[in-house]
Amino acid sequence: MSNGNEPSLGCLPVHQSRVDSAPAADESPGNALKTKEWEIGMLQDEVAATQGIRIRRRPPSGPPLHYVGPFEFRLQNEGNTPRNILEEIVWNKDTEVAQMKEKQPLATLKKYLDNAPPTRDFIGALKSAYERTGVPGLIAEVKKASPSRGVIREDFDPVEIAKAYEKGGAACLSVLTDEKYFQGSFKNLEAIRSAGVKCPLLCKEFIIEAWQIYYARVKGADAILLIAAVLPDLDLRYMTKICKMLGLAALVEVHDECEMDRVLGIEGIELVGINNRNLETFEVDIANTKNLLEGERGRIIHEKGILVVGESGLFTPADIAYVQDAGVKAVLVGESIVKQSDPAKGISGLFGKDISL
Ligand SMILES: O=P(O)(O)OC[C@@H](O)[C@@H](O)c1c[nH]c2ccccc12
Repeated sequence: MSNGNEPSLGCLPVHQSRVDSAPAADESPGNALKTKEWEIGMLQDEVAATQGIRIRRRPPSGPPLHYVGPFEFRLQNEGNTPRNILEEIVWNKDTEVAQMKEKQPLATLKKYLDNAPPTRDFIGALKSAYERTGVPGLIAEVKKASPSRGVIREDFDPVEIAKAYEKGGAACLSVLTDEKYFQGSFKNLEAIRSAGVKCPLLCKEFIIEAWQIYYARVKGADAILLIAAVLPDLDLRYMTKICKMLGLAALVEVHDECEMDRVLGIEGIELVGINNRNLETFEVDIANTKNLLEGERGRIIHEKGILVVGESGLFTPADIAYVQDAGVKAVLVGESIVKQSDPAKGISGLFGKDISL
């Protein structure tokens, strides 16, 4: 580690690399704010790293060009290249959210909230589906494409798919809203909500800022996703509180033991998703759900009354039975049902029976 005086091997002090290329420092208030935001981002990454979070919130070597902090170093080799797809998505989201926020600041969103229709009970819908059918409650995902699979469904009509899912017995729906990597949109979410679909809706987004939670609520979400691989404990605590305040459910997603243990240490989390897909490598293994529910962890989850959702890579009735045996009472499924010409039939195929009755 560098003490700030000696650059460590492979590093260049930022001000040194800037000397030849940077324009004169811009002292305007707007730029000062951007610099401050960048500094806070760097601190967030440091805190996150102590919690085992590998995803960095922002490019490490990219302070605004006018930045003149003496102790910052630009990594020569790593530069501004994200280390994996999740990191790339998060870096892109950071820029996207900054632009969206400029158009609709929080104060504006809060005004819309006064007229927003009430939220529907996401967790309640999953529990009653489980009780009614004896199989895990289904969160059916309206998903056109993904970075790992490319386009999953060409003739994609989100409202039609949502209605077919509801008819097929889905308890809740998940609507991808990320445009760049999943070809989703908030328009889809709004359209499904206003088409009169009664299933509660999960806004499937990469949330890195509280502003996005308000935005999701305004656009008709009943639940949002919080990814533990991206969000440090403090964010998870703060964001789950905001959700409660707004009447939204928070699905907190984990992929490994470390993330599960962090989440189990946070009060007030009621819904945990175990993603069988590693968002850094795309590897899928449904045994992940089983592994994370074994032993002490399973006991704590039971004690706390947390509802667990098995996520990703579920294709057959045997897959559903496997995660149900492991202890999940809900599943989140996209690919296997969205690619069927009739997604309602896709659902009965997935469960090996009609769950709409
Ligand atoms: O299409 P699948 O393999 O059935 O997976 C659905 C869902 O679990 C997956 O889309 C997902 C789980 N967590 C995410 C986080 C972001 C984007 C997508 C996801």
